[in-house]
Amino acid sequence: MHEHDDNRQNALPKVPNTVPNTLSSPILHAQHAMKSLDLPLVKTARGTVQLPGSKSISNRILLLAALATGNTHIHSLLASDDTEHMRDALGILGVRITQTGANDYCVTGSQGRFPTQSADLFLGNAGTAFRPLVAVLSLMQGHYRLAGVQRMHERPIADLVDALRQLGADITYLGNAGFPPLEIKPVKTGLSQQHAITVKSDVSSQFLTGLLMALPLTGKAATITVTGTLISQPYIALTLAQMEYFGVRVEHRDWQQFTLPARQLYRSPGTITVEGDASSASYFLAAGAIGGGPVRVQGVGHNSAQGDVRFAHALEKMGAQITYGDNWIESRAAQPRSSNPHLQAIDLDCNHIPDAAMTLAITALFAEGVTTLRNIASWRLKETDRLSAMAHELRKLGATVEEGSDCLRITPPASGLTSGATIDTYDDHRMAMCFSLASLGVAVRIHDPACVSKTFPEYFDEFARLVHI
Ligand SMILES: O=C(O)C1=C[C@@H](OP(=O)(O)O)[C@@H](O)[C@H](O)C1
Ligand SMILES: C=C(OP(=O)(O)O)C(=O)O
Repeated sequence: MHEHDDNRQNALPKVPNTVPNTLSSPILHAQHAMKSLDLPLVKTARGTVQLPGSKSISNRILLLAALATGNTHIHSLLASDDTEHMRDALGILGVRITQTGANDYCVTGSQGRFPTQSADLFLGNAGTAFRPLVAVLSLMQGHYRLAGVQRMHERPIADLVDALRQLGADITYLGNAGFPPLEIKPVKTGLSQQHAITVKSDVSSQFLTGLLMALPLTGKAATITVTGTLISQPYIALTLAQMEYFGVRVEHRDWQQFTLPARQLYRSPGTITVEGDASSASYFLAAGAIGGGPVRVQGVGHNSAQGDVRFAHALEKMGAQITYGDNWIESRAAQPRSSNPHLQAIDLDCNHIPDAAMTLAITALFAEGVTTLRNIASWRLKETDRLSAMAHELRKLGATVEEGSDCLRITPPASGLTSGATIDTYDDHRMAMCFSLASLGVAVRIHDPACVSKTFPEYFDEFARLVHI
């Protein structure tokens, strides 16, 4: 196995460093290596942000390009921990990936079979790398071990393994049953000829995504039936859209049954540009709604393939003004910032936007009334138990928070946010990014700001450029 020191998880509160109370970008940058970051109270947010590439699209495209026939030129790939884990893993598997520009790569496809038939892979806490790679490697008839950070070893994978075992895959749990790390061995008698399988999809949609991406490798027709309720459905639509770019069409019946015709092989589309990350966009759009705006995010627009663009609809329901272009979205407060609070609470089923919904929890602090976010049980199984972490940290800012098994009810404090709170981030990039928005109401200290490197290493620099004291 590869050795990595990236083993942070659910970080316990740390002793904060004393850092200057400033938001000038170079100083923020210097603080990334520090244990905490002090954000002063800022009054407004205004400007334009060029979004980094989408994590979900980047990792899908890397894998599909690696499996395809031909060279794929990828532009605007996300540079972050999660995509680095995917790139490193594919490199170890013998796939040639050449960097051709700052965020541009050329991937030489391996025509459905990775050159390296035996490897140990370390995938950090990247669900979009771990789950699809387990599925693909299970059909490669090689010998592989896949591991991650401790938190990845606490994130369930049994539903995917159970589905792959229906195909005859030989997968062993190396630690606790149902969780990574895993070992995949070749199947001496060959994989099963039976290609009607079921997959339970109420814990993570990434299991179904992995199966969908892997099954064309068999060359046989296949049917996947979803059991349990499919969660995070827009990510499945995203998977099908990316597969189609690579020449593989999947029919589906109401997102419950998926049919893959025989002999569909992945073919490189030639050149592909990754859209900006819609989940990362949510922090800036919320900043525009809370801090007056206008804030424009560039890189995603009204016809984006990513489900999290629908975060903008939720902001609109809260009273923000949203405008769209082909490749941008802009938010602003409907009324002047001085007429606080200018946003209203919402009651929303957030199953379709599990990541961006976290941003709504912070936006709720600036809205009038009680915000209820429903159908978000999956939060408990992500980078940390996000339901409990979010409730705990929101209370530090004075909010009253009811934490249900799959929902959160947030009442902002009647007499303003509590100043000077130290926010723990639990090695969860989204906790750090979300809570930066609290600085539009009070000064806050963010512990371990560097955890944003999972999906957005430059986040605090971009945030600093946008907000004004
Ligand atoms: O397929 C994807 O790209 C993702 C699916 C979602 O996970 P779940 O399906 O586990 O909700 C989401 O939270 C994750 O950040 C990315
Ligand atoms: C849940 C997330 O990541 P992962 O892809 O590891 O599931 C996330 O980015 O919010």
